[in-house]
Amino acid sequence: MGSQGGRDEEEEALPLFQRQQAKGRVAYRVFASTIFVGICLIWIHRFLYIPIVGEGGRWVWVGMFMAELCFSFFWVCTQSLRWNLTLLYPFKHSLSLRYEDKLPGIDIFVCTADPIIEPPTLVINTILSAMSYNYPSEKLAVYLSDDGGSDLTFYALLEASHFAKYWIPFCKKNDIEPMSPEAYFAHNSNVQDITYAQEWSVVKNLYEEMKERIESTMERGNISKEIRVKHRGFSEWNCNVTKKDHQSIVQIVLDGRDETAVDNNGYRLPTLVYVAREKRPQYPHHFKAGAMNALIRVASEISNGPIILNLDCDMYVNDSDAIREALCFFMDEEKGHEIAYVELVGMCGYDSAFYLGTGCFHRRESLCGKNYSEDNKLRLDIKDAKKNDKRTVNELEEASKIVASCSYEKDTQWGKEMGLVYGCPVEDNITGLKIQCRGWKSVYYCPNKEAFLGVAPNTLEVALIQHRRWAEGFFQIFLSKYCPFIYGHGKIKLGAQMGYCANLLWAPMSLPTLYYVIVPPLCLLHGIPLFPQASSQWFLPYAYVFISKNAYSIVETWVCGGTIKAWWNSQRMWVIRRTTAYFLAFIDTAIKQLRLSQITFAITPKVVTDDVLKRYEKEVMEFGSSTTEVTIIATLAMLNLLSFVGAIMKRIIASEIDFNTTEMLIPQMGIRLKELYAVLLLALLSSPQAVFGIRFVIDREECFSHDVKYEGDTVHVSFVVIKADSSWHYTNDGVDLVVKGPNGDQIQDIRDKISDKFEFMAHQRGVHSFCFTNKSPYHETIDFDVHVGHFSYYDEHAKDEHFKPLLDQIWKLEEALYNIQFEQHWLEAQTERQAIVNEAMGRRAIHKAFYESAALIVASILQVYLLRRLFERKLGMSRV
Ligand SMILES: O=c1ccn([C@@H]2O[C@H](COP(=O)(O)OP(=O)(O)O[C@H]3O[C@H](CO)[C@@H](O)[C@H](O)[C@H]3O)[C@@H](O)[C@H]2O)c(=O)[nH]1
Ligand SMILES: [Mn+2]
Repeated sequence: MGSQGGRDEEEEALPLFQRQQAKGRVAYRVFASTIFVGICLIWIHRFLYIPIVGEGGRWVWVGMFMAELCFSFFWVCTQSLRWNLTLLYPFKHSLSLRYEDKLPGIDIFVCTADPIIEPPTLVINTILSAMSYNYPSEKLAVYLSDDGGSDLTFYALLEASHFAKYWIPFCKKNDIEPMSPEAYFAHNSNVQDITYAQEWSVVKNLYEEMKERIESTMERGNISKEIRVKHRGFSEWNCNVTKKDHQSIVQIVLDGRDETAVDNNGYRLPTLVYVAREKRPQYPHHFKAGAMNALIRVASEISNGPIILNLDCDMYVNDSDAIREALCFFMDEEKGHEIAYVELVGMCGYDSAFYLGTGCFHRRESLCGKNYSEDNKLRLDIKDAKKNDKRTVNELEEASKIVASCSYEKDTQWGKEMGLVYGCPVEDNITGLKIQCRGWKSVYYCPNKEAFLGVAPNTLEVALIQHRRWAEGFFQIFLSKYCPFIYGHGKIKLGAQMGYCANLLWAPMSLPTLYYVIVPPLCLLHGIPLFPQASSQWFLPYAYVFISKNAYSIVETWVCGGTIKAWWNSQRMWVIRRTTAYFLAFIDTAIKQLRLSQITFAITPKVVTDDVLKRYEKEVMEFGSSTTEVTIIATLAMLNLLSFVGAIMKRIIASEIDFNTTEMLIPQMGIRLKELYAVLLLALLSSPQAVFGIRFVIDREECFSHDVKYEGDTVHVSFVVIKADSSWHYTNDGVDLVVKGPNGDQIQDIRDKISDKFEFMAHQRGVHSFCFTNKSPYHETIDFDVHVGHFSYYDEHAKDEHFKPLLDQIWKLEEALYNIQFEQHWLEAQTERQAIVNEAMGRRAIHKAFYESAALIVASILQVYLLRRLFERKLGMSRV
């Protein structure tokens, strides 16, 4: 007995969770510092090398400098998330040992807003998963807030309350995870274990039948008489209940206090409550924040659990122990009393986690606006708060209806200092910030197994809409009095303030990003240098920052279990989001801010309309705005592609020896930069003489001469007879061509051809002659081309063993390129001949324009199609 007591005492002394610095923190700090040095060098380079007044590209350069300053500031902000990485380890066994019979009550809030957009089957899956936690059922209370005020949702909840009697014991007995029946049966279609195979199929059938009933009711669109009479709750829908105009409806579907409310195994059931807060057109309802605040008050009447978990209806519980793990933080004797909320995703540092709206455990008192204070070391209210409540279900419902009414919040602090904050599209983030600034701490805990899973947007459109709303809300916060640098100054750590800003600045960061994706390609096309040459030492910081930052993010993705492809996709999404959703959010916010400054402080109706549209006319809205977004993406992609191709073509054709602008392509190749630079420069220097092309009219005979400067050069020749004198008199007569060398020796003799193309090697340097003879009675127009391929550097320095193989390759490449160019000219001439034969000149011009634009459109469509395909791929159930 004695030793037992001793062990208990020892156990008592251990904390419920442990905090540990992430491994490699020092290494990361060193690494991040080197990047910072690189960034500083880039600034210095930008500053020292600003083109002087009058020189081209001065303002473009200054713009690059500004964009890079923004990126740098943002990068510094994001460092706060990694600089101080701390990992948390909860000890749920210690929690059981110490507190199993004194566990606090947990209130779980599930929000839904519309039975069409958020189908009742989805909602009840969330509800059922929340009811099946590995936690004493009589201490769980699940509340459904139905902002749609729909009897269809209420009906589904009733069905769920019956099915729960089978589902909960099935989950608990067999350790079923995830606890959403839909997700579970979807992923476990074939059960091997014979012991529970029978039970499995019974439960599955019950689920399918229930789903079928709910879905057929949904199709009918109303509740049949037979169903109506089964529950008194339906009487609430007797009078005129519409989504935006109805009294408060509170129905306790399962009463956890009732000892006769048991599941199929005779165990108590959790409390289950349906809440539709009162809605009247003349009262703003404040969306989810309003719903949450009504729930906080209703729950305080019924179960009053000291811990609140909020789940959106598009999520479900994946880890049945998540409540226990969260409680380890709240109930730790040493530190627990400081913690306001526990977020189950993300990384920790600076005692601060962002409240992300869903999947977050809150301490009721901090959510209700209570300040943290060291001296009233509030422990969790461990005794059952509602044990002595002898009110009947009816009385509880009536009391709840009063606190869920529209007028209840009038002249109170709800939405300001109490509950979730009103007036911001990201109510969660700002609420979290306010709680932290009242002195509370918050933690991120990222369990190995995801605590919740959900339906994340699985199309580009929806993802961009969501990010646009977030980015707009974030930027609003940044511009308001709640800007973390001001509001949080002296209240939360600087690292936490910076961490907040890494999110809040999404929208404005779209501007430097757009600058960076638009201006450099244009400069590349126009040959304006923006980056140092690879041979310059200034090139190093650019290359280092670029390579090391990307390498790090690949490693980070990999460590977190992602693939290279996932990383690559996230990079693409990053650009897409920043140039579309965030940019549009920036514009939206700017417009709103300007209006706000005139109308004083009020929620502009625009906010309401916007959100109402988003929620209720989702399809239409999404299609409309996504088109804008896809157009932006396609335009940017085309701009980049065309500039890139254009610049390369220009360089090859014009053989300009201006190497600066191609520099920016090199880091991507990332190998032997200096060498590559030298070799490419050689390639450009060693361009052959320009193509000699001429179009002439021939009567009888016409001769040309061309000087070949080096022995052994290859001479390329082509000609096409474009047209006879009169287009109505078209003949198939060809021409003769005789080529002679400097000594008069015949090199080529071509007879009666309308077009030809050949090459020969000059055995002697000197003037070669090309003589055409026209034997037809008409004048003919001939397109004639000659070019000589020669590589001067190759001759002189061919001994340089190091370059030789590379030069060989380049020579071949050049040759191929010239052949293509040559071919093109020839083809053009051919086409022209054909065109003249068939059509009048005007028609042809139209056709040409038509083909050109068709090609452009096809390219754009392809681009859009590829982008869409990438995102339309169903991601299925993944983290929200
Ligand atoms: O008038 C409303 C509008 C929405 N909701 C609910 O709010 C939740 C979130 O809406 P959703 O459309 O899923 O938005 P998300 O972008 O996925 O939500 C994220 O971002 C929101 C802030 O923009 C947070 O409120 C959410 O908790 C967070 O999950 C859903 O359960 C809705 O049913 C209401 O209860 N009433
Ligand atoms: Mn959602």
